[in-house]
Amino acid sequence: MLPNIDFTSTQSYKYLTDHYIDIVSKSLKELFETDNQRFEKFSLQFEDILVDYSKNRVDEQTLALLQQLARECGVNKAIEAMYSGEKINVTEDRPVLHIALRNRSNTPILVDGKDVIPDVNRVLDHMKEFTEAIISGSWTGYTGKAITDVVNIGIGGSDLGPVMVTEALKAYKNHLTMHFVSNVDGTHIVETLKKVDPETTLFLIASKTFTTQETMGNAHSARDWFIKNGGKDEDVAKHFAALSTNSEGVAKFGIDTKNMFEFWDWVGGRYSLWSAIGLSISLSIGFDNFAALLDGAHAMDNHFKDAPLEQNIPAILALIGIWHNNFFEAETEAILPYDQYMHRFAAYFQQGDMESNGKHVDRNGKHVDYQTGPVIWGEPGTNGQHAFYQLIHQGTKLIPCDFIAPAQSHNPLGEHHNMLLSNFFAQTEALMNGKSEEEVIAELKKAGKSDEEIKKIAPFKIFEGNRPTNSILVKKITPRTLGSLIAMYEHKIFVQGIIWNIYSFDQWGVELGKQLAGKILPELKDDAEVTSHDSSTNGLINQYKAWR
Ligand SMILES: O=P(O)(O)OC[C@H]1O[C@@](O)(CO)[C@@H](O)[C@@H]1O
Repeated sequence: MLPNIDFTSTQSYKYLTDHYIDIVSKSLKELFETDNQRFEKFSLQFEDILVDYSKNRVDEQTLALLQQLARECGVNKAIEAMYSGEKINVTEDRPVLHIALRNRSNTPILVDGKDVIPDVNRVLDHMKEFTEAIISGSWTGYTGKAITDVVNIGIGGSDLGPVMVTEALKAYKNHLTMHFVSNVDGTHIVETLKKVDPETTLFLIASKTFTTQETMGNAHSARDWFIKNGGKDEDVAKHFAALSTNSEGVAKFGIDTKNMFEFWDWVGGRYSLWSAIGLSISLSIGFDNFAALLDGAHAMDNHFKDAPLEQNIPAILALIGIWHNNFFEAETEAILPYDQYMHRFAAYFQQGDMESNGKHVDRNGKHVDYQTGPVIWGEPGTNGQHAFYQLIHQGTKLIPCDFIAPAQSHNPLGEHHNMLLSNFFAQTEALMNGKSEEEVIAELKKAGKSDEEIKKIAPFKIFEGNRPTNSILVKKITPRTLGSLIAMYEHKIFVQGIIWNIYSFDQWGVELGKQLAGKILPELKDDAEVTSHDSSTNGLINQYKAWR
């Protein structure tokens, strides 16, 4: 069973509250000026990943109290519960075992008394065999041609992970052209089908439940297009595969279950890229690179399981996040990868974090009286600097940021990488130190501004600084390091959910919208006036009908 502690009633929470009053009197600049060992004390290296958390408003006492908070909330016990296959997804009565998907050591993990690892490896073998057949061209379409394009049709966890990883590892991709269709907006599939040839296209219908409206809608449209453009029912088997837990739904759709890559209900959608849902990744970069991704995640899983809290990177990131969220009242966190290939990394963790910890009821079913999951957002650097960094630097909101950058570029070109990294280093330094009024005035004087001009403009050029950041420097974004990075964030999310005493692995909050859409859809079939809703919804629906 998961622990069930109200963290706000723990002793460490009370001490943290007192310590907060003490530490906020010190700026980050002062913390660095009074301790020239901060980098050494507050950074950790995991293989080729350096995590520098020294530019946060923490000292040794803060971290000790936060680690004590983790202990009082039973984090270590919760880790054991997850890794041992306990049904910690209580409201869905399921284990949470994305770690089993990448359990490269093959240590047995039991669900209902049965070791799941042989099944995991069976599916991986099937993925490997299929990947090699498609990439080699030995698998041909209904006119005998090799596959050139792969269209992954899925949404949420059946899309975001494959998109993020295939983009982040584009440097490893082969000749296959990958396409991802997720939105039920007809534009998404129409624009994609314009680019592909039915004779050489493979469709992957990716859906854990094989019931999601958007995915099934797009899947049927893809199949209709295939038949309309030369394919026959008997050819579907050569051009459609399914990634799902629902073999009945797959068969009903008309996909040969021989072309089904299964996974299990103990895999959460937002944690499923390591499963059959990752088939598009394997096709894009080859199975060996997909396996390296799994290896990297597994290495981080072992670190998370074995490292003491003081050296446990996911736990430390989680605790610093709680410090900002629950003591400094920061409501969002920005993930800023200084790597164009990583442009979908923040979007991926919008689902990963917000669908896990965007909860307002604790594990007793009671409404919480504290903040839980933050809003996650972000864009690659240096683009963000020309879009929203104004607010991060000079706004009234505190926005803790994770800066991520590779030391080595996959595309070394002249001074580009040094320019990119100079910005990566400069931004966290600027956010920490800011620029004082004295510095501003001195600069303006040096620029020859009059006292009157200085008096007018100086206030707008002051930077408070004291804005917290983590810097994550990766030697190179490879399948292994990316796997470790993703797992690091997954475990951060887990630790935060344990401390907030919420269930992080269900997602009941996505149901109501779907339910109401199911009620409205039939009302849109004809032109009759709709009066069954509130005046706004009725008004909007009726105007839509008038205009369409
Ligand atoms: O993979 P599927 O079953 O089609 O679900 C897709 C997505 O829909 C959800 O919103 C759940 O309904 C996400 O949790 C999930 O990743």
